[in-house]
Amino acid sequence: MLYIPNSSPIPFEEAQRLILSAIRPLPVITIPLSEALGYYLAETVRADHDVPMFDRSTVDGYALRAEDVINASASNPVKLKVLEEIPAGYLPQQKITQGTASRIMTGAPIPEGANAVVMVEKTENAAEDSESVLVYQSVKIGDAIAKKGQDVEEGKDVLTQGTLLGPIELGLLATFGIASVPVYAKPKVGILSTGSELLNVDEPIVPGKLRDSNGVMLAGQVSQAGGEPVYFGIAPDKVEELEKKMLEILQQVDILVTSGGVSMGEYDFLGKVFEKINAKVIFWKTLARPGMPVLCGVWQDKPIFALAGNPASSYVNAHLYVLPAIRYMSGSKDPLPKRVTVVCDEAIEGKQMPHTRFLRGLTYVSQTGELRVKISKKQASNVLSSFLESNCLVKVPGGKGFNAGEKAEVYLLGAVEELRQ
Ligand SMILES: Nc1nc2c(c(=O)[nH]1)N[C@H]1C(S)=C(S)[C@@H](COP(=O)(O)OP(=O)(O)OC[C@H]3O[C@@H](n4cnc5c(N)ncnc54)[C@H](O)[C@@H]3O)O[C@H]1N2
Ligand code: MOO
Ligand SMILES: [Mg+2]
Repeated sequence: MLYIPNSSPIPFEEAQRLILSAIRPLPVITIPLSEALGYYLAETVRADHDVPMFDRSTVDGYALRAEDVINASASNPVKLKVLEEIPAGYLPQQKITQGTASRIMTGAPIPEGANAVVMVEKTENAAEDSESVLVYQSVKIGDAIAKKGQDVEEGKDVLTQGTLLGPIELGLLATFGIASVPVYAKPKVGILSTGSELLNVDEPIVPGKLRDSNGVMLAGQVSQAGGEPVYFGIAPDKVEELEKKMLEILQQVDILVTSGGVSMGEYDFLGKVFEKINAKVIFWKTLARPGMPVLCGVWQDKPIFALAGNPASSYVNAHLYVLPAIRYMSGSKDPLPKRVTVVCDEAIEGKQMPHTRFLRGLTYVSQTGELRVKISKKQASNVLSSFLESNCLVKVPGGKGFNAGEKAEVYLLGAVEELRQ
């Protein structure tokens, strides 16, 4: 008997909001800096010293007093006495006074008394006097000096809690000696494909059946969002087996994602299973296509996403609902998918239905530098291959269409760097 959860279709934005309000970030763990790429920082890091820690030279040259070389030029070199050599990593021993300079390397501390550095290319050793240098260029006070605190000032926040750690962030943490980093744990995401018609990827094809393509696709999406996917194979359309398998998986993961079995068919049992395992339904069905019949709930604080089985529906459901949940549980403060506004190349017809449509499209940078979008040819929920020529989902609100040249909002599926054609 078909079981219909007590829930009516809701707008997809409402679905996203309900999910995020039902879950929490995972506990904080401390991990080595070298393993922290892709994690979200759990504590704000404050600068406990200036960077640079001292005024330092930005070139290889001579530290001097700008006033001593005010009249220096190619035809009128100024001769200065060289006091010492200051390599990076060493402290100067001598004070610069009128008529003197010290040879200095990039990154070395500026000696007391100096207020500028002239590049070595603008100087020459005095032929008759190895302890002197000829300066062929005037410099201004402050030239070629990186001031203490120029990069980061002591006491300022370097990185705030909730920041995603990329290569730059890791570099800054290293600068401040943070060898162990407090981050939020990453969710383990169980993936279960449901459907008695499904074959394992390595099985020979059988008439009427098809291979499970959702499993590996969803695992890929989970990985890209920073979650840890665990594939639990295929379960047939049988309530008891689904119930047993899902409870087993839920003991081991933070999030459970299934695909298939959420619509109106005689063998669509996910709603029934939610009831059997005592999962609380957050919503069933959204006013958005593809993926309209998606069912979402929580079991002992763990979210369960029962995605619509059609491959394009599963993909879009995961992008809109599962990946934001992964990012939120991983500590992100901005977990929703990235959107940009683009100009439509051609008209998009309006449809008389309340559903928002997410159309596959190709966003590209035009020759005039404008972000534009072309709609892909095939949009059916069972078609996966048209994503190959797409890099975004164009949001078409219910009942609305777009004229050519009108602006639309798109959800990016690839990096913005890849949009140039
Ligand atoms: N009477 C109605 N029928 C349908 C409705 C409806 O409102 N009333 N909704 C349609 C919509 S929209 C969608 S989307 C699908 C959702 O179907 P289910 O979530 O119940 O998924 P299944 O019936 O199990 O499978 C649908 C389709 O997808 C294929 N599939 C499933 N799992 C996989 C997998 N892991 N890998 C590859 N392909 C898979 C499955 O074989 C079916 O062809 O319902 C419509 N029907
Ligand atoms: O909502 Mo279904 O995913 O259109 O085909
Ligand atoms: Mg079905």
